[in-house]
Order: sequence, then structure tokens, then C-alpha cells
Amino acid sequence: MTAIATEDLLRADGVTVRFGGLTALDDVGLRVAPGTVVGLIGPNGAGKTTLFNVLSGVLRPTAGSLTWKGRTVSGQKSHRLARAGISRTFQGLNLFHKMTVLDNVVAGADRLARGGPLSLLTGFGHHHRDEAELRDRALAALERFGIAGTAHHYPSTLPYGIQKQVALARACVGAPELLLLDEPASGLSGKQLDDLAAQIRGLSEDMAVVLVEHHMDLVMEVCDHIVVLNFGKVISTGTPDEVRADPAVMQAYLGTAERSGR
Ligand SMILES: Nc1ncnc2c1ncn2[C@@H]1O[C@H](COP(=O)(O)OP(=O)(O)OP(=O)(O)O)[C@@H](O)[C@H]1O
Repeated sequence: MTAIATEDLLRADGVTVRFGGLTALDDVGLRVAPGTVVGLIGPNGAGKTTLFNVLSGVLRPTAGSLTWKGRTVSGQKSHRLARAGISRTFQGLNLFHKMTVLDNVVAGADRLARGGPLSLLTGFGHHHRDEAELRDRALAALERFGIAGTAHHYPSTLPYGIQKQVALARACVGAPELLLLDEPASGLSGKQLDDLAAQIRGLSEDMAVVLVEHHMDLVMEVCDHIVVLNFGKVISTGTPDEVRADPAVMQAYLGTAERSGR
């Protein structure tokens, strides 16, 4: 590990990902300062999910580096990054459907277990005090997200909007310093979207947030800074107003609409 002086919580430099002959990300850089909400946008296939997978350790980039709180963490696996304080949600929610809501959220608190990561799930290094404390934490998280009444239900029996809140509670219960949100607005509408915007701003008081999202109103409302990808390259960065006014961004989205005949 190399320590460097930085005010960024997370920093990605020169990230390139190739899948065979396809370059999904090409020399991409990203910086996330503590307490900020960073939006990652771009047309379908731009590389947003691929970058998320790199930032959360799911995917090892072909080239480039990742720095967390001034230390290089390139190539570290997702459980190590989660333990370090980087948490994420998934487009498909990835809830454990054979576990209750409460147990799903307890699993998210694993990084705080004294017995070490995965001790609660595997029983290895299991600590009874851990279990009681982490259940209390999980219950508090369910209350914070307004879904305490669902604690003993199974996720698949709940409406989609509530399942999304369970996934969010699971991602936040371990007190991460960075939360990666993958399309949190998908499948939501009306008041749910307003509530989500308020929720993201509220979360950013405790942690930095990086948001992949197609819902532009939400992105423009909650983000401090936006990075725009197209065909794997960063084509624009700036405040919501700067990005909105950038002709390159409009062209990227128009180009996509023209290609799909919209
Ligand atoms: N595992 C993979 N193997 C091969 N190609 C992949 C793989 N994952 C992604 N790609 C390709 O990489 C490019 C970027 O995909 P990615 O899913 O990151 O885009 P995206 O911006 O998240 O798109 P969307 O908004 O539709 O979710 C696409 O051309 C995609 O087909």
C-alpha cells in the first residue's frame, strides 16, 4: 500500500476495463470528497455499472488505480472494500429471500462484528455479544428507514418500494463512509421519488454517496457533482448546472435517442 496526501475519500485514476475486444471503460478518473453526492450518468452501455463494479471491488480493472483515504486499494476484493467502509446497493437488490428482513439487515452490519467479516453468516469466530448488538443496530436501521414493522417478514412478500428500502437499510447499517447506489429510483414514481431525494440528502450528512441513475430530475436535485460517461469515456464533469449546459452531454443523449429511433 502506498500512502499519498489527498482530501478525497475515494479516487479512481486511469481506470480501463476491457472485455475481450470491447473497451467498456477507457482511462476514467473519478474523485469523491467526504460528504458529497456524486452522480454518474450516461446513456445505456456507457460504462456506469462497470465503473461501479470496479469501485466496489467486484471487477478488477485492466489498468488504473483506486485510492481509498489516501491508500491504494487497487485489486482488493469487494469484502475487503466493504470492511474498509465502501458499501453498495445493486440494481437487482440482491436480497436474501430465505432470510427475514431483519436478518438481511444484520448481514449488512457484518463489517462491525468483532468475530470478523462473515462471522455472523458462517458462525466462524461467532460472538454472542456481536449478534445482540448487531440485531439492535439492524432494528435501529429499519426504524430509521421507516420499515421496522417488516422486520420479521420475508423480502419477497413485500412491495418493491419496501424491498428497496430494505436493501438501503442493509447497505447503511454498517455505517459506511461511502455508499454506492445503483439506480435507486428505478421502479419508483411520484412521492416515492421525492422521498428518495430527501433520503439521499439525509444520508450524505453521514457518508459520501455515488449514484448511478437514469432519472435526471433526481440526479440534478441531489448531486453536488456529476460525471458523464459515454462509450466508456468521461465526456463531461461539473455541477448539475454545468453538466446540463454542456453541449457534449446533450449530444450524447441525442445520439442515443437517434440510434434507437426515439
Ligand atoms: N461482463 C461483460 N462482458 C462483456 N461485455 C460487458 C460485460 N459487462 C458489460 N459489458 C459491456 O460493457 C459496456 C458497458 O456496460 P455497462 O453495463 O457498464 O453500461 P451502463 O452504463 O451501466 O449501461 P446501463 O445504463 O444500460 O445499465 C456495454 O457495451 C456492455 O455490453
